[in-house]
Amino acid sequence: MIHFENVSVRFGGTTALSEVTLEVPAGMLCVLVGPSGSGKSTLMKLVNRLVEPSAGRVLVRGSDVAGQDPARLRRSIGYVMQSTGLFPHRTVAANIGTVPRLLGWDSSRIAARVADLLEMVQLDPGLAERLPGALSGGQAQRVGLARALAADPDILLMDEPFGAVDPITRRDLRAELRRIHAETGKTILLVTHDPEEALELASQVAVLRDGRLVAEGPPAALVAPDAPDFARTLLGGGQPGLRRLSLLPAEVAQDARPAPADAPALDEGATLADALSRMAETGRDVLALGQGSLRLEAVLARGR
Ligand SMILES: Nc1ncnc2c1ncn2[C@@H]1O[C@H](COP(=O)(O)OP(=O)(O)OP(=O)(O)O)[C@@H](O)[C@H]1O
Repeated sequence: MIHFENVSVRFGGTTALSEVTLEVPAGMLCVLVGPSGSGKSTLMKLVNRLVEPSAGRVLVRGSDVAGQDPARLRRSIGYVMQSTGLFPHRTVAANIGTVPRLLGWDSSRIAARVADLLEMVQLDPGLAERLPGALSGGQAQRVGLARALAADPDILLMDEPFGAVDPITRRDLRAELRRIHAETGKTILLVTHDPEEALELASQVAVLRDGRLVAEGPPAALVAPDAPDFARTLLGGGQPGLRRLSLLPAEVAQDARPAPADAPALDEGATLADALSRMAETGRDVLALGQGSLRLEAVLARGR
């Protein structure tokens, strides 16, 4: 869906990106993570031509963006910024309706879409006529997300979308984004410098360092012992083994043998880290999991 082919970007004497090649397949939630100045935002802005490559090509939906009209390209791609970028003198409803209006939708279609989107991002319909200045940070981010989704783009770019909100709101917004991604199947490219956020949200993680792509793959693979050191240290947060267990569903280590009748049961949807925690709490090394069991040695084997 998005293909960076050997892309380099130079700004005067600064090299922001060096020979990055990355394929983001349709339906992925690809998180770009890396230290400040590593080139994450620059890589994202190549997709909607806010930045042009100095070398290499960027293909979106199979065609080189260099040959595409920037305005039309941008209308076809949702964009969520850290600062929200909401128009301060326009109501929430008018902000959300920006792209549909540019596309010439009639007012009743826009109004219906705004109502649907407020529901999708779980905002009270009563907020529609407010100005952005009268919203909380979390509400403003939800409006920003609704605006980006308005014309139902198949690609969404999100640059540090949850950077400016408190930790609890951040957690809620992440959960919302996961739900929306699962429901809509959109291809999402999201920038963060928060490794925990990267692991929690991503189906694909791309790790940047000094303008180079140093690792790419599914979250659990990038905290595995054979992952490149830089990625494992950055994403592992000092506990790569536990982080890995927290990314794997308990079922991957399920044993067909039944558990003893008095074994504590593990809830559906639990991860291997949840299982380890339950074992530590109860002092038991076998848990009941569905019709079978989960054994400590099988859990530990998956952390490696
Ligand atoms: N428009 C620009 N002009 C000049 N240099 C730029 C420009 N945009 C980015 N850079 C430089 O390119 C490098 C990469 O910047 P970029 O914003 O992509 O990094 P980042 O990983 O997104 O950082 P952060 O997490 O701090 O936002 C930095 O050295 C930055 O100073």
